[in-house]
Amino acid sequence: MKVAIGADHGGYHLKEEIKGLLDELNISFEDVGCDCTDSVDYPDYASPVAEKVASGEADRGILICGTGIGMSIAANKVKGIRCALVHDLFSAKATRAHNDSNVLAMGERVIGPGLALEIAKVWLTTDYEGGRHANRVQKITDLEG
Ligand SMILES: O=C(CO)[C@H](O)[C@H](O)[C@H](O)COP(=O)(O)O
Repeated sequence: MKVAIGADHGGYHLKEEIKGLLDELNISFEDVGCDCTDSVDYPDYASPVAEKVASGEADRGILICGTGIGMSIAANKVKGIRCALVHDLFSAKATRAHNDSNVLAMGERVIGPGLALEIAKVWLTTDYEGGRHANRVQKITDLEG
């Protein structure tokens, strides 16, 4: 699996921690930035991550900002992206199993790094169940026109 990861200034520190987790899990990744806590605009980082996942260059994406909200709104504008904003373990598992989410968004200003890393690990290691969920995910795709 290859992961594309990005953050704005509000998510920079958590992005760096998640890169450590990806190394631990032997998951290759591409970091699209940002590279420090200087103020930047989150769509500039949501876009390359979402485009890499949509094109197949990356299998999954992880986006961090202060709340995760701006990143998730921006990523979900890209065709083929199912970005889930997650701040609890139940949702992390459910959105992979049920929604086949391909991008995870979190807010560094919302949860601590311990929980965020657990969420990322569960999200990265939970498989999509398909079955009754497949028709529902297809209906999401159909909304893209
Ligand atoms: O959460 C965010 C977008 O949904 C961003 O990461 C920022 O934290 C938020 O927009 C606040 O921006 P600020 O310039 O750091 O005050």
